[in-house]
Amino acid sequence: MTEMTTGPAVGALAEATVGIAGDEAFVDALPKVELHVHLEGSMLPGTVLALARRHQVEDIPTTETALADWYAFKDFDHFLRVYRTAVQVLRDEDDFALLARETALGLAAQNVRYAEMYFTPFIHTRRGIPIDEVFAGINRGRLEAQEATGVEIRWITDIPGGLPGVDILAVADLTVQFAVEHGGDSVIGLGVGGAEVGVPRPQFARAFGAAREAGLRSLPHAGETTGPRTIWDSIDELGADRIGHGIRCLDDPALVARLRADRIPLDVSPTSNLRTGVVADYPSHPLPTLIAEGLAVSINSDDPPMFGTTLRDEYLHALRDLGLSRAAVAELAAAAVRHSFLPEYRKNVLLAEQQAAVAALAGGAGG
Ligand SMILES: O=c1[nH]cnc2c1ncn2[C@@H]1O[C@H](CO)[C@@H](O)[C@H]1O
Repeated sequence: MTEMTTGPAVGALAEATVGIAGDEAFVDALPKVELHVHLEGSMLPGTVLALARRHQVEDIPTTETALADWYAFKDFDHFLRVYRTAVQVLRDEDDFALLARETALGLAAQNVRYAEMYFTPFIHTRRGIPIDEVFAGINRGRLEAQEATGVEIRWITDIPGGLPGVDILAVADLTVQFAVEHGGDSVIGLGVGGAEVGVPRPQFARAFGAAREAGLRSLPHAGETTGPRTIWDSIDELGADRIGHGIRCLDDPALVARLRADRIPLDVSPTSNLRTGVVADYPSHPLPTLIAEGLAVSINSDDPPMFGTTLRDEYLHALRDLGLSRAAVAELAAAAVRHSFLPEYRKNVLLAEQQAAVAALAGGAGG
């Protein structure tokens, strides 16, 4: 992975803001990058309700309160079942455009400048929605938001692990084909998500090999709900450029050493881990340990409205609930830039903007 040094560390500057600026002002001032967020998991409650009504979709709550209750997940599998039900409100190109536009604008409002966003083509095409309509919608919404605010989104097409009654290898090939034949420059990577239990990663070697040959990055989920084996396989068999979650690497010191030596980043999503029940509470979240181990980590929102969070909230939780210093949190924000697939010159511009923003906060309010 590419690691760069540019100018003075943003961390030292960040410490100088303590006592001058509040946590919210600090987080809002940081220009941010989001590396792990799902488009379908980003539907705003009002949008879920409105689309369900418009298309008369059954099995979806009809009030915001009922929707919030519906999002109280018993465990990870329960979360996936709700997720697969919720996506049924997305029916046509305009729905996808609305979702992409709202999601991108919501990120822009949090001072997020760039996001690499998962979406799962097959969970829509299997319902009879043509892939062209899906891509036309999400790219229209994406570009409208970019024109309005400058926020940039790139897609990661995702293979849905654990869908009942499907030939997962055929779905994997199809997902690569969708990305290559329909996604154009808007798609930067291939992922695999959903269930990890019972979905061994080596079977996807062919699909990820084809994706990498086509210039796509390898961005599998691994080590969220299963242990080190899934992460090892994602590295060795799928050529992972980053690991989605990966928190269970801590079960295996040799794997931690490998991730550190090869600088393979982990996209960590603390609130997601709590809400799907894979971590008990913030004090037991492994993020501080991952940092102490010298691993390349960033923080991310995953499925923000479903988990009652935002990227901004994740940064605030890191400060308040995970006990990280402002220096450490500023470093997480810089890490997200470095772990992204933006061109180097764009990374340098964003890293410089982060430093300038923190310096302005430290100097401005003090002087
Ligand atoms: O937090 C998550 N972990 C793993 N998979 C997820 C998560 N959020 C959404 N998905 C999605 O679940 C789909 C299922 O049909 C996946 O493919 C993936 O995009």
